[in-house]
Amino acid sequence: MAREILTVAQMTAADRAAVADGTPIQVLMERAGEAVANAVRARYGRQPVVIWCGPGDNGGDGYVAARHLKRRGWPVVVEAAYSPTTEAARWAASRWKGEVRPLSSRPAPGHLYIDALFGAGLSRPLEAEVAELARTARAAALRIVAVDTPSGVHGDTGRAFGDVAFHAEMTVTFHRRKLAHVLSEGRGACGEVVVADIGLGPVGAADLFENDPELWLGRFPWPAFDAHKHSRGRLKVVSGEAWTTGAARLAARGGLRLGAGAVTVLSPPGALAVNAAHLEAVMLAPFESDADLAIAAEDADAVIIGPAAGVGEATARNLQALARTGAALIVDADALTSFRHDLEALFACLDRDDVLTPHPGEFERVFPGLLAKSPERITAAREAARRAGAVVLLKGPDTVVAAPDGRASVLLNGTPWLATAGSGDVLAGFIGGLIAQGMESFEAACAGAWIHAACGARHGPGLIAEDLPGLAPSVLTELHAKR
Ligand SMILES: NC(=O)C1=CN([C@@H]2O[C@H](COP(=O)(O)OP(=O)(O)OC[C@H]3O[C@@H](n4cnc5c(N)ncnc54)[C@H](O)[C@@H]3O)[C@@H](O)[C@H]2O)[C@H](O)CC1
Ligand SMILES: [K+]
Repeated sequence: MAREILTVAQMTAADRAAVADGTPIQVLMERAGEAVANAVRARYGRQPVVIWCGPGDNGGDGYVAARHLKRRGWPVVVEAAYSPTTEAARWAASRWKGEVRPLSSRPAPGHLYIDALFGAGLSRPLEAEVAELARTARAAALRIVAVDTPSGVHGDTGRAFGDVAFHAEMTVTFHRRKLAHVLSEGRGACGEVVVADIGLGPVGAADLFENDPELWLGRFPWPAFDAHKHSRGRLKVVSGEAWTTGAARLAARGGLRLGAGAVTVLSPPGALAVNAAHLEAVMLAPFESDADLAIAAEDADAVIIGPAAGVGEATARNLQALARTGAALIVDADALTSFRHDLEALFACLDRDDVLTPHPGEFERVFPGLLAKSPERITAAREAARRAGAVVLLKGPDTVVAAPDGRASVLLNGTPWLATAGSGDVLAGFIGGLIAQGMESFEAACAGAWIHAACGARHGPGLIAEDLPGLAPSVLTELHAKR
């Protein structure tokens, strides 16, 4: 089952439900604190530890962790920034028999620090003394393990609540990741995220998921034993003019590698010879006008338009013509930009089978101001999918996929090696190749993004877009073994 990503409110509701079901908060706190101690022991050798404890239950977790580390012979000191204000935190503090001293403004380097100051209950910017400590800790690059979230980080956005937040090299959270643990800014503050099970029940209705094979592998379009190329779908890709044909071929090759039965580049007459010189299994067909394009795409299951298609009226008309066919559209790059002066015309072409794959700049052109006014990218992508009535994949280190029905996923395996020209063309091809085989568009976009990142990570340094399609078989082989 795919793992949900929770908001702070959903998490609070989950632990309230557990308490209402008869599990005392102290039991949850004991499990949480022990999980922190275990994660620390699993990652670090025994060494002096200072645990910063806040006023709430986050601090309570800190007192519990202190007790479990001390019991294993670790030298532990608690620095209490505030006295405990919750019943559970007072209970945890009362069971800590070791040293408690005030927060030191000059933390000794060389120690390991556990940040149990604030977690889900952070409700305002860090106050002076703690903010100062956060700045000192950042400047000294102290080694910090954060409890639940690095203090100062807003659990639902990953951004600092005020102008400073702690940065950790490991964050131990409970039950499920929250948005702060998956959005790129929050991931930068959290370091390695460890998710500890503290015995909470299954999550209720949730519609935000970690993008990993659990989410879509069950419906991956593996070929039946009697498959033939036409049963594996027809993908078509619109080529640019003679000097800009590579993007379409990268997409076409990506779609072929992901299993589309027949892939065709649809090419303007002036680029036919250029394309023909580079194609083997990918087929080639000409089109001159948008009407020709609609005819050439008539039998397509999926059509990719955008990669180096050219920005302007012609591409806009081509997309409108394709919208009149029954094919699912993957709309990328130039095809998005071509509508920046008439967004309603773009949305009129789209339906829920279609997928937009903007990077943030293209997103801003098609959904002006939406990113800036949204608390984070997931909300922005969801609102975009609702407005467009189509699946929206918003690229980034934390690629978000959102469907018009509210489902959304965040990619956790993004890799910087993918930041190379043409990478997005291959991604469009991966997604188009899966949709051509009948995979539902939201899941195809999630799967395409995950496979694309897995290919990039597998290759690592020196990756160029041309390498990506050829890296897919080893990733697909592993997925096939897990199916
Ligand atoms: N969810 C679970 O199943 C469990 C969560 N645990 C831990 O509990 C915290 C949440 O605890 P809570 O008491 O709600 O909030 P905090 O401890 O984060 O602190 C809130 C506390 O601090 C005050 N406050 C908020 N912001 C500031 C600020 N900037 N400066 C000063 N004071 C601030 C606020 O008024 C409250 O009094 C969760 O993160 C987990 O770590 C359970 O222990 C285990 C189960
Ligand atoms: K914390």
